[in-house]
Amino acid sequence: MMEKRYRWKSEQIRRHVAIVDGKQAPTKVLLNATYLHPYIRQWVKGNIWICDDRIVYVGPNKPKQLDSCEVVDCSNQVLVAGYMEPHAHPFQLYNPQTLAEYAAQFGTTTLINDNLFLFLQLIKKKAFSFLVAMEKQPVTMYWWCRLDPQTEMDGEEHLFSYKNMKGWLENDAVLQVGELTGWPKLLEGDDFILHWMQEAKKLGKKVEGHFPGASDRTLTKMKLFGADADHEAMTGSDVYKRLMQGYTVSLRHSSIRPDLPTLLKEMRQCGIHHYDHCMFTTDGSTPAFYENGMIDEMIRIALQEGVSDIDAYSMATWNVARYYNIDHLHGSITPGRIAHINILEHASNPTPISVLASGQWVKRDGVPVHAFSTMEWDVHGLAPLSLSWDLQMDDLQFSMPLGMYMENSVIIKPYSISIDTSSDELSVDHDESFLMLIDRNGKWRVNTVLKGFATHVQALVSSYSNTGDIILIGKSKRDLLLAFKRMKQIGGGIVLCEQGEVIHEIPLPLGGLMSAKPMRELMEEEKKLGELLRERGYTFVDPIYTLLFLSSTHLPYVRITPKGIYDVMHKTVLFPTIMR
Ligand SMILES: Nc1ncnc2[nH]cnc12
Repeated sequence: MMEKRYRWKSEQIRRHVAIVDGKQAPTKVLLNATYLHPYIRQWVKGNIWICDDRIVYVGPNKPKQLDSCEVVDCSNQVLVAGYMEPHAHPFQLYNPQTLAEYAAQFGTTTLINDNLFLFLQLIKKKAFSFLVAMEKQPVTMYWWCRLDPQTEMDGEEHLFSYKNMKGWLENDAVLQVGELTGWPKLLEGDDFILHWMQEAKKLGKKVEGHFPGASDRTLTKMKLFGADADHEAMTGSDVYKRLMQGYTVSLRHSSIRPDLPTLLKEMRQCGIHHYDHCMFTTDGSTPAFYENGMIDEMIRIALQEGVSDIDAYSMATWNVARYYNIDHLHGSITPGRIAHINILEHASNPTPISVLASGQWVKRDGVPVHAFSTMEWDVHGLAPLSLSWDLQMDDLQFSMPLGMYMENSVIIKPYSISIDTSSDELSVDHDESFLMLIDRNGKWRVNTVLKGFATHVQALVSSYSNTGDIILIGKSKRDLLLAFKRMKQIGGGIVLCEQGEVIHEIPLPLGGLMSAKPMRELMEEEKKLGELLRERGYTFVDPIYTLLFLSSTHLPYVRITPKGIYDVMHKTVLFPTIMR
């Protein structure tokens, strides 16, 4: 059943109209504002009246009634609509709430989010109760619905059942089918995917691709199937190709692909000087990447790269709202919109000095204002991990001919193992480590060797993974047992052990996948983990993404999945899981 909900009730709308008629007072008025008007692409002057969470009037007039109305003089400031992140993965150690709270400090007050973790870990009812709880926060959280789990797992048909998919897609907070990593199956004739793309269209929702390196022909075919946008352009010519085929393009700047400066330079070389069908995304970067901001940082880069201020701000606001058909609520400072407004000292500095989210201050004159309510995680089914089983020395057997070789943080190739894996400890003279993925319910395991991860990591155990199963990487079986024990004790997390001691841990008490700590604290924990791993021979960019993508089959070439070691190109399980 499609939920029928209205953002504003009839009596609220009547009140909004009465305010314009001078019969009632607004709750806030921003006077003498210079603000960006995307309909005429100009900076204009006006007074902005707000009633609770809605902009009710923008123009030359001042309200007649000002009883208990907060009046703010914005004479020397510049106002823009709240920034929008069109493609967030709100679970990269942070959780949707901590990410949203932090993003709001930098003026990003609307996020369109991946449902992957909620979808894989929670029953639909719990996930939806969480979505409703997030709606009560001052930021706006929309979602996208996956059509595949980007890994190989048992019970996929059950999870992606007709009832589940219909429920998700018809949910009002879901704006699109997102990150279509399973498109090769679609090309091969999978009508399940096509059906749900068609349904999305029928419901007026979008379909977002995941098309890295796609040829013109593939892009055309995906357009015919119904794809609307893609965020995988890695060069200016990729952007050009997509625009030429009528795609909306999210320009990405993320922890594993910090591409924006290059993309903008190369777009210019390709003759692109028009940005109406472009938007910005940070694509679920890991916490520390957000140290200096979020979408505001992307606007800053665009300005530095010579993009006009109107285009740079529009890519962060109006273009996103238009693309998702939510421009009646977002993306401009005009009547009827949700009062997400950023107050800037100057158009050249996109990090706001003050932020209104749904008409509430979340930042005022540079100081954070506490406006978010506490989330009751247990109620939504995101309790600490409680494993009823133990890891045994017997599980740590790695007599496997085929290993996985890391080319970078996320690309992994197969290789033949030639080292002796029967000993309890591998030598630090090489970069091969024991690797195991073990079922969070303790039923199965997959053991192999990971080459290229590090030379000196004795034991890294993580309940953070694509599927929520447990990853073990390291040289020492004794330390792996200890790290596992500690991870279990703290209810899930990432634990690093060495010489019989825990040297670092990141507790992830929300289902073993997400931290409950505020972003700033989490960034410190993540940075420390990165430093310790680098000191021990990890040479790539992002260890958190290494963990996440070890089992993600949207990337080449081999993956360790709940079905076994998987050859992505040939779509075959090379070595199946072992039952325990
Ligand atoms: N496909 C993906 N799944 C989860 N997180 C991501 N971050 C970037 N791409 C992602």
